Amino acid sequence: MGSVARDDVGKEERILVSVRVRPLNERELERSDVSDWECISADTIVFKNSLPERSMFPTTYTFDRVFGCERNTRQVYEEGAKKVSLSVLSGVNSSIFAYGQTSSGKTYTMTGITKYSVSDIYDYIQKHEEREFILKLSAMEIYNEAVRDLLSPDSAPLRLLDDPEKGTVVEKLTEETLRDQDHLKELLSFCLDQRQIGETSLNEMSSRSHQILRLTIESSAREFSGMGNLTTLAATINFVDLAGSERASQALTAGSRLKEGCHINRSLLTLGTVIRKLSKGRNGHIPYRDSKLTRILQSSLGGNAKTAIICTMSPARTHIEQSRNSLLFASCAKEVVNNAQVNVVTSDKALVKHLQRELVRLESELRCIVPTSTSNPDALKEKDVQIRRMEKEMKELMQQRDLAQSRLEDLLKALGDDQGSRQSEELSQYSIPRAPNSSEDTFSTSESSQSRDFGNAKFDASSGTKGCTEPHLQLYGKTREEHAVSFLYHSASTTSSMGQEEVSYLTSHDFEDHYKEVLCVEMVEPSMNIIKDCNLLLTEESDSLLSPSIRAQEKEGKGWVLEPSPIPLVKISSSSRSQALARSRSCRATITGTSSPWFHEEEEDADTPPNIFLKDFPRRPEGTKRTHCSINLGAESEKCSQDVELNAHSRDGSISQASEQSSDDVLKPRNFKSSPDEGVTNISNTVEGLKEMAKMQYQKRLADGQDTENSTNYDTGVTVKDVCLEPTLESSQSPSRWPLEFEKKQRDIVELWHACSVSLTHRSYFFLLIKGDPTDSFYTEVEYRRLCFLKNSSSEGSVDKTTVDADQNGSFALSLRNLRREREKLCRGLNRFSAAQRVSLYANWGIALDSKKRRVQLSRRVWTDTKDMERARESAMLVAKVFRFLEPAQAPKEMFGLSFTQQLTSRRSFGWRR
Ligand SMILES: Nc1ncnc2c1ncn2[C@@H]1O[C@H](COP(=O)(O)OP(=O)(O)OP(=O)(O)O)[C@@H](O)[C@H]1O
Repeated sequence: MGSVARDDVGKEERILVSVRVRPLNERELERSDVSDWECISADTIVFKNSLPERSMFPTTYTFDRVFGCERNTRQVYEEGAKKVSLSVLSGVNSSIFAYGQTSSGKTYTMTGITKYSVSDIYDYIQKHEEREFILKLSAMEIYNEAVRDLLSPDSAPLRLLDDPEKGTVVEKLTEETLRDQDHLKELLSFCLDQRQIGETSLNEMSSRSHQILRLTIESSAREFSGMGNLTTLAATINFVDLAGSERASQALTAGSRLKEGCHINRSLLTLGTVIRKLSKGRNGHIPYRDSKLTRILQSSLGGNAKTAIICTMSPARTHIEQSRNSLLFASCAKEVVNNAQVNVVTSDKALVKHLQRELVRLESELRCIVPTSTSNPDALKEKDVQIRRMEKEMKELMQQRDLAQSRLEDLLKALGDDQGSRQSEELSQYSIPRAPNSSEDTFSTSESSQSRDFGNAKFDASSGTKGCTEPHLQLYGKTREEHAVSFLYHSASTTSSMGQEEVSYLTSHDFEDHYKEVLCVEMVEPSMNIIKDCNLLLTEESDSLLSPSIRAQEKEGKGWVLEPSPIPLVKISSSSRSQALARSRSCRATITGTSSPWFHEEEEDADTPPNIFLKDFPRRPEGTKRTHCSINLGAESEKCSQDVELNAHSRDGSISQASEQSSDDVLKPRNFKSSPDEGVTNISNTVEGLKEMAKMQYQKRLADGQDTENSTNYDTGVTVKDVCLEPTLESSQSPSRWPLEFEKKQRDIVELWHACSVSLTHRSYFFLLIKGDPTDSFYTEVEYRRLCFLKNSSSEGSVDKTTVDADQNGSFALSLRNLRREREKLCRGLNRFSAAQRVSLYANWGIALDSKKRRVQLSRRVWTDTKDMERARESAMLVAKVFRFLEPAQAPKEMFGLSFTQQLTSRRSFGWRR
């Protein structure tokens, strides 16, 4: 027991690379081939014969281990694979590859490694009766770039599907639950029979396909089984026997053998490229998608898995080129860093309980923040800090909820027809519209393979265990049943009785029987820049700037068409199928990064087959409630609340309606920078301004002696409002009226942007993000008011001169100047488009192709038509394209600083850091 490898998991870890040299075989001996290689120590192999023509090649190679021909497979396993292999018992994904030239001994080695691993795994299981184990096997081969199920007699090729969270999954892949070791052996021999074997001049029994045997192991403490708080470790191990690289001339292949050889070499080439690129760090595009092999094994290559590679080689001089190639491959592989995590599955009940506890804790912490001496500035400051911390934690909690929400949709889909009745109806109000499946690469829950659903959480390595004991969980922003979290959150925020009611509702359903959460455990914070490799690429969307059809698609509400990184989402992601527990680091990039090339054409790899899946902007489903607290900005609006959510609670945790108050003086923040032209960065100023307004309001109330117990608890003026009310209903009275209202507000805002010379960047971000969801009412309202305020302050001089920055007028001048610069930049940026694209753009924007300075004309037209919303949309898209905005997931509405909705950032490490 002990820790699950705080020592050996939880940090970046290099791939374990060994080289095995087989003895000269009969054919080689017959033709008096000589052995050129010698293992001179446990980790070094040298080229013995210094042929003059070879002098430019290195003669000495060092790896983690080298095995000469006198070493047997047991030794190879013990020293070169065992550690990696058995980590699967600790909930860590692992993979063992055999790589090498044809006839170099890959199958020979891998068969032994699999046998010894399985035997050790069953040994372990026998010795740990306190835990219950479930083992499952799936097996596939990739033959001529087609994936086949080796556990099924049906040889129809299987599709690969991309799941944003689980990565690449093989559709309809059989997964057999194992009864015992004999059953496993039986299945393995069945696989062997199924595998494509052919004779070449180098190997009578040459494997013509890549074989992946995948064993999934789940384990949980028997002590807790049936108690509802079950936590399970779940991980997979892949035994990968690659097809051998070969030279047609040497292998004397022709016809179908030759074709096989081409496919084999091509996928091995991709594997080599992936390894080579990874060995140089994770910068740039990694072409996982260029072959099925690398797609399927992506997480084992620089991702969430421990990996061992055994390179096999023949010592014969005739194979020197191939042997060197293998050694070069091994040398690159040595540099590749993985980041394995412990994958923990928790039952819904356990998850719910945990979340409930967290919510209660947060609530009680909030209650403790009683303003004892509001006149004491130090106390106020301290409370301010406390509140901000609270805000952060609450926000994280809400992020959990939103993530859960997205998971719920999967769940609903899975429940689909079976449980389409009442339960579905009740839950569906929380579901998020899902992107339609568009291609083979689009993940379809209902059709996908037979394994179980998992979610994620974060694992506290310090209390992890070696072997398979229950780890101490630290949930990280992850839950599957959004409604559970949502209910919990609401309930914890309001009344505990309601919470219990909702929890019992949840548990009364049999979700736990069907679904589990894999808590993908992060052992350490990754130190690498997880941002770089994110390849969330807008595919057709780039062209949609030019193409009306894509605009139409956008219009139809399909959202943005994004191409996910070939690298799947990571870390905290909820992975539902067993093998998909792995996450690659670059996906985390997708999540947390700030430099993801949303429209970054340059990073697209033309060779990589596109894999499009449709993804909506993060949206809150209609009808879901949002928990929020608010700042009262004043009583200007009759129908829309002016609440700015700051995620604070009243000190007694109760709902308290912000008192309406005359706002004139509230709208006079001392430091409110009203310059509208500073683009997105200025938004934080705006928000600061809004907070400042609230603060002033509060201070005024203090001065007026109006500070009542119920009205506020926060020195920055947060007036605690109903933490459970649906903001939309509150702000717009009726949800049905909201779309119309939004449309009108949007038009007004577009006019005001123009009038206030607001930055193009800001306009575009706002326009693209705020699309009229019910929860957007806040953003819309605040933006509208902000702009009105700016407009008034500039044109009418209505703002109190003592409270507005002295350089107000200067600010507006600056706005204009900056706007001009932005247009110039836009004009330059249009160079990014190809000539053909530009022509299409000009045509679309009504610019004569024979006119002069067309780019200047275009840049001047962008965001000038304030009446035509379609034009506004095109403007936004064009700016987004040229300025390379963040992709939507990374450009949450919170960028407007108001924190109304949760950033659907990622499956990554936001969470419950205490
Ligand atoms: N270390 C070894 N000791 C003894 N014999 C070996 C060793 N490695 C391989 N062989 C023998 O060499 C032959 C080829 O091995 P194997 O089929 O494993 O090669 P391979 O790399 O998988 O080839 P291919 O890529 O063509 O499938 C087999 O007959 C095998 O028994």
